[in-house]
Amino acid sequence: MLLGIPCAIHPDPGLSSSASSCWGNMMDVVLLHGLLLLLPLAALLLYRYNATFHYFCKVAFFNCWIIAMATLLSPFAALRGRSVENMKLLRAAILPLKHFYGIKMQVWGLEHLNTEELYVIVSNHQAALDLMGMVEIIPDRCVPIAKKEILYMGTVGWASWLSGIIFVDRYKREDAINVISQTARTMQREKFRVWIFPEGTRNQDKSMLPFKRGAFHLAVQAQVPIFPVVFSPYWDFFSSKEKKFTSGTCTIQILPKVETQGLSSTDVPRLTDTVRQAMADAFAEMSVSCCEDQSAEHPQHPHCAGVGAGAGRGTGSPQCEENTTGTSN
Ligand SMILES: CCCCCCCCCCCCCC(=O)SCCNC(=O)CCNC(=O)[C@H](O)C(C)(C)COP(=O)(O)OP(=O)(O)OC[C@H]1O[C@@H](n2cnc3c(N)ncnc32)[C@H](O)[C@@H]1OP(=O)(O)O
Ligand SMILES: CCCCCCCC/C=C\CCCCCCCC(=O)OC[C@@H](O)COP(=O)(O)O
Repeated sequence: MLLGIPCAIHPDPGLSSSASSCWGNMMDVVLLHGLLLLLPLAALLLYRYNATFHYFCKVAFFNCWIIAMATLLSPFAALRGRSVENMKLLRAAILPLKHFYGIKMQVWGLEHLNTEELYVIVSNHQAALDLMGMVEIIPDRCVPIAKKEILYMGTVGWASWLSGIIFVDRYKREDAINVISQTARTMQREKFRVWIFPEGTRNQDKSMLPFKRGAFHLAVQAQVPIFPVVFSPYWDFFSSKEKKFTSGTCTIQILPKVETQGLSSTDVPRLTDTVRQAMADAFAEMSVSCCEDQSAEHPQHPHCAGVGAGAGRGTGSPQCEENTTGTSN
């Protein structure tokens, strides 16, 4: 008997039709088992030797991880209700991802964020992988502003809402502006910080997109400083266009704060340009060193070696932390 199929092992040429169909069944089962064994093997080989398959597997794992963690954490977050404190859960859930992907995180200038005051963080936005960088440095009581579509992503939406993430409808300017103005009032009252991607969408080009003004209006309305944060380009390890996803190093540079005290809405365009320029300069500088690092046998970033000081970087020596094992704050 094979898997419950009563059948002779060796077919006899003179067997009846029911016996030969039994033999056929057995062959089907053997073939099925063979296929079941071959499929994972083929997948393994594809994963190892086909960059595109490798890319899709890694992206799928990323999404599955986020969905699984959101599903797991939502009930715990719900116990507390909608609260910025729930961001700690999301942060803890995303922190281990860098280990799975072999992504090293280097953080410079973390000391800038070690202040009791409220502020707005603005950063460039290359891919969903930014979440891995965000959780390295996101301070306590800080919520991102996200596109409304995330709210409808099932448990990911619930987890985000429960963590106090603020949603804007990018296609309804008036509504988005209202949400930001309201955020300016509540961030003072409820004492939280805000993280905004002023490019407004993901961008993997060699330069940053023009900045939207919401983040800067927010900082001016709330009269809080802005901390520009720059993620180094992912080119050497991630590209959605080229379907590339390998291990690599991501450097996160926190630039000194930009004050907004006394500024009004008429100053917003200039403030936006100043911050964007500082970030673009830092990004350009990091792009060069990112390529140098790639070719170096023992990569050491110029800033870690104490060389170079680009635009927007200010007082104090840049803090250089290499972080692959734990959190940086
Ligand atoms: C484990 C579980 C994990 C869960 C996963 C969690 C996921 C977490 C996800 C986190 C990551 C998620 C990442 C993401 O989802 S990124 C995508 C969503 N984020 C954003 O879009 C943020 C950036 N966008 C903006 O700031 C835009 O400005 C908005 C959306 C507000 C409007 O866009 P729009 O394109 O329409 O505007 P514009 O900037 O060209 O400006 C147009 C005009 O409006 C004026 N104006 C603008 N704002 C204000 C204001 N507040 N008060 C007064 N005026 C204001 C402005 O001065 C200008 O006028 P003028 O100056 O030309 O005269
Ligand atoms: C019941 C519905 C179930 C739907 C399930 C949806 C599954 C969603 C899968 C994985 C969730 C991963 C979400 C991570 C969000 C990362 C944030 C991000 O990078 O958003 C992109 C946004 O900044 C800019 O968007 P665009 O570049 O303008 O586009």
